[in-house]
Amino acid sequence: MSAETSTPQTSTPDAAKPVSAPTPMIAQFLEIKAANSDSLLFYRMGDFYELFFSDAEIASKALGIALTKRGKHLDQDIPMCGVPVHAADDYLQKLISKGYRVAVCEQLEDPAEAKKRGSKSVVRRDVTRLVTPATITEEKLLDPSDTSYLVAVGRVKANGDVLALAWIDITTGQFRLMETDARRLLPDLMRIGPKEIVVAEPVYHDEILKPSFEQFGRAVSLQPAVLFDSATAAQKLAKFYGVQTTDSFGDFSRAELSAAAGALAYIEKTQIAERPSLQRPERESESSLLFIDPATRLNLELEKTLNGSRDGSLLKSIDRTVTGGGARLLAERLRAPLTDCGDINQRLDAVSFFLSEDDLGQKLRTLLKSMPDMPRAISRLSLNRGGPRDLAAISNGLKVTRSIFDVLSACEMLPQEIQSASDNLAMAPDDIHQLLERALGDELPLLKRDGGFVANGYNDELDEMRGLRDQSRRIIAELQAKYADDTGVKSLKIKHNNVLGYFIEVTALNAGPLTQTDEAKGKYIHRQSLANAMRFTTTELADLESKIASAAGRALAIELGVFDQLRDATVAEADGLRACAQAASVLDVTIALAELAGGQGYCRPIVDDSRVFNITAGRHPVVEQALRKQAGAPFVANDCDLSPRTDGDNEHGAIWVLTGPNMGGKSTFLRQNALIAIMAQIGSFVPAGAAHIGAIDRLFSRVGASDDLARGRSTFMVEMVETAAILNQAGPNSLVILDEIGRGTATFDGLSIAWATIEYLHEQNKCRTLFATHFHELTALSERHNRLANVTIKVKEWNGDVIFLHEVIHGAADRSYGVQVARLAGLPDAVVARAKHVLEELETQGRESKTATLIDDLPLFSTEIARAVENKSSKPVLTNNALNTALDDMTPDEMTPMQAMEALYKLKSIAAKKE
Ligand SMILES: Nc1ncnc2c1ncn2[C@@H]1O[C@H](COP(=O)(O)OP(=O)(O)OP(=O)(O)O)[C@@H](O)[C@H]1O
Repeated sequence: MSAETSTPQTSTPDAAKPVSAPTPMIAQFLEIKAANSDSLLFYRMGDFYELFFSDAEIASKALGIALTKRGKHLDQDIPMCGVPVHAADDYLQKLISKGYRVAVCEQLEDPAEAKKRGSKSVVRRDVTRLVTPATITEEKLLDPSDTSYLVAVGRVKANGDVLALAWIDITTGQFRLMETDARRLLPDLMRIGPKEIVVAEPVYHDEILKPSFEQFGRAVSLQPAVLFDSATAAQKLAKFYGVQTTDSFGDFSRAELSAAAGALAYIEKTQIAERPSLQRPERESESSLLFIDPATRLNLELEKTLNGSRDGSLLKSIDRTVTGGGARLLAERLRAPLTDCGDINQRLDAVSFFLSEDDLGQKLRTLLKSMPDMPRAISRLSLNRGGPRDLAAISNGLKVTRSIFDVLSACEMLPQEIQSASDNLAMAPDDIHQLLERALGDELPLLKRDGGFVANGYNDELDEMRGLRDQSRRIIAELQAKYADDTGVKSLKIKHNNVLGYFIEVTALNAGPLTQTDEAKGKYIHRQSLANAMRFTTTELADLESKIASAAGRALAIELGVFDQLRDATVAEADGLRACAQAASVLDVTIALAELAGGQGYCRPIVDDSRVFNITAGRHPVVEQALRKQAGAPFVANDCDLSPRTDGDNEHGAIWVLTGPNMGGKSTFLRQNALIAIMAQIGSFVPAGAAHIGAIDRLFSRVGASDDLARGRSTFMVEMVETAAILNQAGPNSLVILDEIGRGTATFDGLSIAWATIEYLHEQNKCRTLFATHFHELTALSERHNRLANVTIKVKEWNGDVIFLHEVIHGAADRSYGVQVARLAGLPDAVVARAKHVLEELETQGRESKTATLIDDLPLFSTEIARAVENKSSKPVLTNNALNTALDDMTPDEMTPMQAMEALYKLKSIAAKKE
């Protein structure tokens, strides 16, 4: 069952009407479909998966394939469409990407078996697998560089609501758990980046939680609450892992256990008879990770740009990995930067090491390039979906990891991160490698049923059968030569097809010697006449054929048996194999970051427990690379220092108020500093001359404009909601990036909000902040707030044009050059000229003096806060009695719009008199 907004529902025909004597096959279809009503049913019929009724209509549209009919039901034609089994993967992928779930229903017996029960009996069929976004494992359907997490949400209502998440990637076996709460639910889900979320119905419908789930639309699947039962969860976990008790797994909370049970139950439900090999669940601690709120994650375009493309994202710009596992690990690190300086520096040490040991890095990188995706192969093997090439992936993977280990073992001193990777490689199950090397042939088919993958010499009986089969083939060739001689028909051929098996073929003109004499007729038994050819068999040929068939059949059966043994032996070593693969991924990411740092001229950041934020000559990692590609002017590096200024007894981060021209580079500057912080905390070098960052615990940004009309929020409302989240959550170790707060409303409202926001950040949040604005009036705040500094972006005016220098300098901008930018953008000359004129008028009215008055007249922020708190408790009182009386007289429900307007004018005039 999926959330109302999610999976398009499919249905059986007219459920209300009684089904009058459907054919046995349709009756079987309807029964299976009824049990899988929220999925499209792929009903296996021979070499096709057929879809019927509304499933057929939906699938034919979604897949662009022909809709036909097959028989009748309730006097109506039954719509039908089908996809060939060999191409089913492509169709599955299309359907899954469009939000459908698919139930794959297979034939569970040979049609011949069914016939034995009577001519009308149907082949036994049942659903063997539900295909959903997070449970696909086929190589073709997966993006090698993307994780495929299924998240289950657990809730326990004992002492207040406790929420927990369990997330599993069945394609790699990863399994993690953590507690969360209503406020963190969305950020945590965004961090994990699930392909699918399973949640109990009552939890989904909780008013506070629902908006978070709704963000994921069709990816949410509602499940019965019983799957998440925390009381039986530990038992379920123990059963899944085949252990008596889960005590050794760690001490999980009830909510975590509930989430884990939900995730496992869903996997069992979708995989039916098969069981994936999963790592034991590991707990993740929220305090060890940099908190990035959802808006920031999107706006900083970490993994995707705002329009959903990977090109232009930070990940794409910094990814130099060469393996699928490495790419996935880098993406995961980017989603979850660290806060612990020790861990961060350990990663940085490893990157520094490879930067100075370039030859070693290159040698390992060359090896890594041939590293297959072991975790995904293990996953397919454990789900009985693997083929010979998956076994080869394990074998080759172990070969590569062995070579990597040999290279690392020859190094004298390895940094800790690399040493532990090397230690994991040392534990590679070598016997599996030897077994697979011995067992597998050189050229491997994709599917095990095609046979031919077991090496000669591995299994004696197999060799014997193959010999027999190959010998028989030689005998066939000899037989053909003999028949050609006997009949004198040189063009006589012995051929094979699936219908006739082996047969002798001659052209119709040459058929005489095989048909004209009695002796010939007795020997060459006629099988088939075609327009130009005649086909025959002989007793000799038929005997030979059955020998060949049984040898080939026996050979295949032996190979399948060998496959199962190899698979079982491999899956039994899944943990060791995954540890090896993880070690290879760590190496890949580390060497890739060293390659990035070397190639792009990045520096190693100092990351410590201070509250310093001092970047010298920082650059935007994505814009810099884009400019380089365009071979235009290079990126202009800029400093940023938000390090603490002494404030009374404490030291708190500084605020930079950045004013400057449109198109000057304000947004770029803001984002680049946030990105530098993130890069430093994933353990990467950063695009700067030097960088010193006191580890940030929470990163907030309010950049870029977007509305959220689906949730009934205008652009300004979204801006305010995001700003509110920042002001409520940012603490002294946070970094806050705010771009043009207050621009979405009238000038003075906007200015007032921006003004109060800066003061609140300075006095209450006390965090390191970058604040870009076009309200130049705000620069006056630096006079009163000692940790606030004004910076601006330099421009040059030349012949009435503005030249952007993109250089951040201390000071305040006096103007925005908006009109000049508008001209550059191609606004009609008349509009530009008029705008210039209006601007001059406004400027002569002296806005600056107004601000000066403002700063003098406004009480200190702390006084305002005290007043706000006081006022919150007391009811607002209207002091104007005439207004009160007029208001009392009005009954808005009874008024027409016109009367309401008039009433408003009346109130205004009363108020004006009183003033
Ligand atoms: N430091 C820099 N060096 C070189 N080019 C830059 C730099 N910073 C920004 N740019 C270029 O200037 C363009 C405008 O930058 P940005 O969007 O950051 O300006 P802005 O000041 O935020 O503009 P607006 O106020 O109109 O939103 C960018 O597309 C980028 O290519």
